[in-house]
Amino acid sequence: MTTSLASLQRSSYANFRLRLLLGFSFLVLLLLALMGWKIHSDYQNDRNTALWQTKSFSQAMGAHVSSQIAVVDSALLHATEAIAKLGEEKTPSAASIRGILAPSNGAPDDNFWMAFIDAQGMGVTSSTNLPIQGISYADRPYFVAHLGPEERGLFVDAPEVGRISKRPLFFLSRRVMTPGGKLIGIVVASIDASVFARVFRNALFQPSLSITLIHTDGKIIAREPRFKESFAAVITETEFYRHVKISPNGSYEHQSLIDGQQRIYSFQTLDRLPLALSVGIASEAWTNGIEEGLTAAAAVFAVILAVMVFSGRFALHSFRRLEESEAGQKSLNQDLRSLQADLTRGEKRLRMIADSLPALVSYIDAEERYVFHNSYYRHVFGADLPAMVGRTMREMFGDAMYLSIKTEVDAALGGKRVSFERTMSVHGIERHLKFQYTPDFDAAGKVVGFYTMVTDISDMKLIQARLMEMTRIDALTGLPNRNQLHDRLAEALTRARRCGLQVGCLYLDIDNFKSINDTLGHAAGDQVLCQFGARLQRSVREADLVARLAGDEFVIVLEGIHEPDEAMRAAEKIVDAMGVPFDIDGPPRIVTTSVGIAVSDDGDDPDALLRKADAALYITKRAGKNGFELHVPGAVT
Ligand SMILES: Nc1nc2c(ncn2[C@@H]2O[C@H](COP(=O)(O)OP(=O)(O)OP(=O)(O)O)[C@@H](O)[C@H]2O)c(=O)[nH]1
Repeated sequence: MTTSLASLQRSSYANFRLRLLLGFSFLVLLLLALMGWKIHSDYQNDRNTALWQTKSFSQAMGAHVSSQIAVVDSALLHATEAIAKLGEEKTPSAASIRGILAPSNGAPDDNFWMAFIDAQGMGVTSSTNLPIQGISYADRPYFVAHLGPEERGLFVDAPEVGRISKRPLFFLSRRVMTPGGKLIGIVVASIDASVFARVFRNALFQPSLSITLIHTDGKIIAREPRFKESFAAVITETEFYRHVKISPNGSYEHQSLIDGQQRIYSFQTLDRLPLALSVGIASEAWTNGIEEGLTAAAAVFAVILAVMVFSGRFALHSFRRLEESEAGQKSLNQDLRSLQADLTRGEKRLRMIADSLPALVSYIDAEERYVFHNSYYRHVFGADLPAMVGRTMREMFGDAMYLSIKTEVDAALGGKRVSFERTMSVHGIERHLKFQYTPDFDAAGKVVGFYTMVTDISDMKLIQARLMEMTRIDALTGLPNRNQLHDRLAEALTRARRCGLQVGCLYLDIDNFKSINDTLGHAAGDQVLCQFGARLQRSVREADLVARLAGDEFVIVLEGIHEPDEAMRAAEKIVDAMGVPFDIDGPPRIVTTSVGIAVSDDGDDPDALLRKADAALYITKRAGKNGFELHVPGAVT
């Protein structure tokens, strides 16, 4: 039973723990899913924002570059048209071309400068003081590109370091033709790429940004940051280049070959130009918020997890304590039920025992009210007895009876064990009752009531009296025995002294009684003894006492005699009474007796008087029996 209870508790605890674990796991998963969704959504938002920023930024930068190129191209167009006009009549002079390339009314632009190269590829003049005259540029792409039969318009060349200026340059060129279609030469504009780089640098509103302008042939024109390192770098192996080759604009994520940073890029090719521009923003810049969010979420998650673990442990602990307490309570209830059952059984047993006792058993509280009583009360006092429980002893049995036992009740309530006897009238019959009161103490030693047991000892008293009587009667003859003789002789002596009279004591012994026994048998001897006693009683007055001392010895007490003669006359009468044969089994038999007589003196006690009578008997026997002698004081016996 205990084992199954324990296993039930264990399984209940394990179930609770499992459910708690499942619940917490579900919550954790839900929390993780929510956090994942939030992070993903933040990531997407931030990524989209970054993309939008780079796209907008690349459009703005592209517009700027296009406008710069347009400015340079417009200067080129102006120069080619002007030189072409000069060439309508004759070969234009270097001075006149220089006047076109570097007009006196316009300050030379440091961002780009122009040069004129003749149809053979020889430098003629420039807008600056660079000594290009006589230098061959015939191998330069920006020259070679215009040698074909078709008009190419604006040619944009790949970047390279200027041969003379040593500056990072890229070139725009247009050819100059005579109206008749003959090539006069080309005008080339050298643009300092650092001009773009400067603009880019100023536009970088945060360090993680990068702006790159490339030539679609695969070289970097300008890039910030790291303009110098990256200028004219070949990028044909980069993502940027691959994307540019596929699409005029777009986005991609890539690790930069220049500075090694992971970025998200937006790019676009510039309208009708072999140029493309990309703006990148480092991933760490736009994922910062996400990382912070992630850190915050991780912290919140850790706190929630800690709270869950703590509360889970607390819940488990509380559950276990609750279970233990419930189990304890169950066991306590069980014990209590078992105790109650024991108590009920005990009470029932006690009630049965108490009811089966032939005695009045009750419990009375300190206010003398009956708390418990057995059924014997109804047996003794009858079915009419009113309900006792709750009533006082006085109410139940009246003032007279209560007052007769009040001293003992007080003693019991005072903590004493009391035992006493009373004779009371029950249903008009005198009954002898024995009361026993046993006080009941509480834990503090205070008397809270007492147990009573009242036994009807009337019968016992009767038996006692009879027994008492039996000890004073001779069983064979029915005459008083030695005990009674002794008491009654003492009483007689007392009375005699009071009345100034004397007590006569006759001590008798059957003559030759042994021979009766021996010849006729013991039963006949008994018959003789009985008839002898009866004959003695008939021979004396009713007030006189005839007693059998032992064997064949008898004593007669004569009360109220005035002189010894009275005793002697009684003795004589007795001796004479023996003259009639005894009627016993067998032939009738003459039985004689010897008598010793003593008369009391004032100082005599029973023993003394008996001794004197016995002494006189002795004399009678010696004298021949069948007679009597009076004890004479001082006589030799
Ligand atoms: N049948 C019978 N015999 C008894 C009883 N008590 C005593 N005796 C006998 O009585 C006899 C008494 O004898 P004694 O008084 O000593 O002698 P005795 O024969 O009477 O002789 P004397 O007294 O000298 O005459 C004994 O033999 C006893 O055994 C009794 O209750 N019944």
